[in-house]
Amino acid sequence: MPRWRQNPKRGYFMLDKESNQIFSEKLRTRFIELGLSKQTATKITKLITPVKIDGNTIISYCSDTFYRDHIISPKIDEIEKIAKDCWGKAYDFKIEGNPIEENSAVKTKSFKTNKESQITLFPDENNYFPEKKKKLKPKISFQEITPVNAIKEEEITQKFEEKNNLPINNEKPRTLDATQNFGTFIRCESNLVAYSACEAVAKNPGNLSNPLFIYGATGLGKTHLLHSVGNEIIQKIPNAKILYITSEDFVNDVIHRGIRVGKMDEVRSKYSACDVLLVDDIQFLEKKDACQIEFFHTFNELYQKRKQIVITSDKFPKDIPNIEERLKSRFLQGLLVDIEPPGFEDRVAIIETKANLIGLKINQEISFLIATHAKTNVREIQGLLKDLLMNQHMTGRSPTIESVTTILKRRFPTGSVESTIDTAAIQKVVANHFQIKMADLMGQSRQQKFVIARHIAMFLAKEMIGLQIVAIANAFGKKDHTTVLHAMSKVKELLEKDDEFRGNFIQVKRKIEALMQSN
Ligand SMILES: Nc1ncnc2c1ncn2[C@@H]1O[C@H](COP(=O)(O)OP(=O)(O)OP(=O)(O)O)[C@@H](O)[C@H]1O
Repeated sequence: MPRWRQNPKRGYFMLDKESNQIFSEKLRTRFIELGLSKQTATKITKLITPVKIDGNTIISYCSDTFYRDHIISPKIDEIEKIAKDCWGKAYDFKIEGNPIEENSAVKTKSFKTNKESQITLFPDENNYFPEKKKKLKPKISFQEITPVNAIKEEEITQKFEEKNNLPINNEKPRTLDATQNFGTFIRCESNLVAYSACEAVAKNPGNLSNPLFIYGATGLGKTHLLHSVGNEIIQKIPNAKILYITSEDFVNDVIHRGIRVGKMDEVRSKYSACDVLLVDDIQFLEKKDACQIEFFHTFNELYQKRKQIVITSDKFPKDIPNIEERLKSRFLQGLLVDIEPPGFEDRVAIIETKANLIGLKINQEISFLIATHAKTNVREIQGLLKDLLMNQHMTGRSPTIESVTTILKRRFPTGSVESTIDTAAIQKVVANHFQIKMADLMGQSRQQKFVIARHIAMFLAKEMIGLQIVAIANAFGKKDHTTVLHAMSKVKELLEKDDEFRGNFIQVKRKIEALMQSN
């Protein structure tokens, strides 16, 4: 049973520290098992610390509406299961906004003018508040969905640069890539938080999370999500002015057109007139002091006008070197979401979906083999599938284990193809996890603990390294492969209905994945 004590100031009952710690730790572990990154799991756990109990309902306050509505609410069932697990009784779990913060927000709001409180999604140019006395008239047209105008403008700049003997900025303005949209983005646990954040921002730009800062290693889909936000908004609001740039484009604009050509006003107008600014790879602003100052002002202006800003980076804001602190703190004030490298199951899903899209015929054994080796990012997976497709065209045959292994060896020449884990490694991890001897795992005993461990090991040998049923039977010293088939169906059945079994299964799988990553 949870222990509660009365909060003398607020009058309601609070969970005591120890009960809270146990509950939080279990929650965090469960969220990690469900595939959330450690950082996100910790954040969510903190956000939903229970604050009071009302009959059978445990209530927590979470003022972050994005996390509350999109990440935590869909997991209420899991949270209630953990509560039951902790305290042996079924509780309802309810997440409410923090009344204290909401009250103060109401108070703060009441100081604002009527005009401010009527702010709409994309205020019309004349409605900007409150600093918008002098209306900026952009002399240039947006590239948004009218690239023709943008190219004309580019030609004019180029002529000017030629005439004045200045280095020419040949960069063409960027356009949104219509193929990179939410529909073509493969959702998996490792990118779910970032995906949901982008979807929420695209539904309600400028109002929910500003700026939205997406960070993560290369090739994991940050740019894809950025385009998806732009494409989604343009679908709903066709005249929205969406500017998609990389931070290098910004540097080019400021240095070439602003400083060299002396048209800084135009550069400022271009940025201040947009409704949505999508900036890719902000880390390339490092060490460019003048550009950082300019970006700081652009950011502030757009932010004050409640224009949506979405930024991507390969690092968490605080870890980007040589970027002004005040810029970092602006980035930190919004919603920060990370994308992690996909886990084994996610990689299999990505491989199968992408292969299907390009007309590459691969069976599950091949997708498991690829997923075992292409571990770092989606770009790497795409490259590999393109190689296989080329091979399929040239030979007229679908990929086989042998042809895929050859291509894998070419792409991963460091010998990692051979050094991947085998059934023995899986057996060892399973035996360690259940704290049983290898002999018991491999033996004939029908003791439940041994049988469960054996079934899991067999199942994972198939799922994670794509071993054939007969090969698994051999590896476990079984003459009859129907034992393996029975293990497969038993595991599937227990995964559906037995929480403890599922917990053990997920933990073992994570341990094997970690081993694969380290190989
Ligand atoms: N979840 C996904 N679903 C579908 N395609 C994806 C996914 N993640 C990445 N991709 C694809 O992988 C490729 C690389 O992704 P993207 O360019 O968005 O990565 P990035 O994180 O921006 O990398 P970088 O930091 O190097 O710019 C793109 O072709 C993208 O469409």
